[in-house]
Amino acid sequence: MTIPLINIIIHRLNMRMIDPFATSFGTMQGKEFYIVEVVDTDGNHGYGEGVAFSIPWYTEETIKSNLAIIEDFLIPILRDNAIEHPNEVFPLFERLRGNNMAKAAIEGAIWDLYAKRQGVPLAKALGGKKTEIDVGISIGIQPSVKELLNKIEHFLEQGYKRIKLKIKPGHDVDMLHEVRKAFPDTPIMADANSAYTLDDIELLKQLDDLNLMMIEQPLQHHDIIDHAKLQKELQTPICLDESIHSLYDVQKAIELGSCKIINIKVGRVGGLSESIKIHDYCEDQGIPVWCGGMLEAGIGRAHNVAITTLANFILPGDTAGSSRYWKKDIIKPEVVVENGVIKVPTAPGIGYEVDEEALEAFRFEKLEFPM
Ligand SMILES: O=C(O)CCC(=O)C1=CC=C[C@@H](O)[C@@H]1C(=O)O
Ligand SMILES: [Mg+2]
Repeated sequence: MTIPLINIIIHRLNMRMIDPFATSFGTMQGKEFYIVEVVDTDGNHGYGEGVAFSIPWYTEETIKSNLAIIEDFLIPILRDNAIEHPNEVFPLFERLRGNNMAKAAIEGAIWDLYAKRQGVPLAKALGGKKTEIDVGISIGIQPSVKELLNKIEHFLEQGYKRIKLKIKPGHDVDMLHEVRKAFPDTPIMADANSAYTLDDIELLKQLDDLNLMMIEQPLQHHDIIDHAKLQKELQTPICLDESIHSLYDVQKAIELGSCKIINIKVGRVGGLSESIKIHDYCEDQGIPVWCGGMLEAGIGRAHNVAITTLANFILPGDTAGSSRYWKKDIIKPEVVVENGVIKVPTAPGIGYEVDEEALEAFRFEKLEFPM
């Protein structure tokens, strides 16, 4: 049966973060983003979260580029094509190159709506079986090692199952040795956000002494060739983040031996359907995956929780609790982490209610697109 879309609403929001988040490419103090709400003729509402940043420093997409693509191309495609299942959305969008985060925001809202229409949790609609998921936390670059050690301690006390640390030239091997000394048994990984080149190979080899779970995206943001050369020289598994935009990229990276682990970010790969395909392919190839984060508010977090219930999301992801970044989130209840796990909600769709009051409080613009 066709999903009878009647309206698409875009809520543009601005939320302040509790703590700034610093990486090798820049520092975020707050987050502007958008929520896509799709409404059907039966009065059901599905929600997706746009994960593009306002500056194109992680990928080339931005909030404004997303909004233009959604309005000019994606919504007209949905007006022209009836959809019965959310798996049909990405193929319809595929004739447009790139812009995966814009596509994923719309597709995610349609997945939520579909699951609600079926009366099943989104996790189940995606094929997930876990009832709770293990989570880790990503810690930005801190002003001093002392502050970093305190932060790690604080998050370990909250139960997080692995710590991801941001590295960049000048803030890598020595810092990681200090952390390892203070936390000899903690699962730790490092994320470079493409801050190195193959010229740094001798330095990167020193990471092998640190017993890291993995090093994430050490080299150029589109590369899989140099990563393959580096992986041959390293014992530490390489995990690809920025280089992966599609199942095709994953297939080529695995074929070349560019990595041993894949970070799936739903927005980066164009949505939940493509995420499932990547998950399934990696499972067949014996490559573990985990779910990356984009400092999401509650709706994006809920989507990440749902996809992480698939079996090959073996490693703890970056989906921390709502309180990691937000004093108040836009969902009820908020995402809560206890003993390093999030309980997967059982209500239909994303399983969390949108907090209309909070949504309105953070909203600075509302755009409506009748279908
Ligand atoms: O969602 C989070 O908690 C943060 C995840 C995180 O580490 C990142 C989000 C977005 C861009 C990068 O800075 C970084 C990453 O590369 O994974
Ligand atoms: Mg990363």
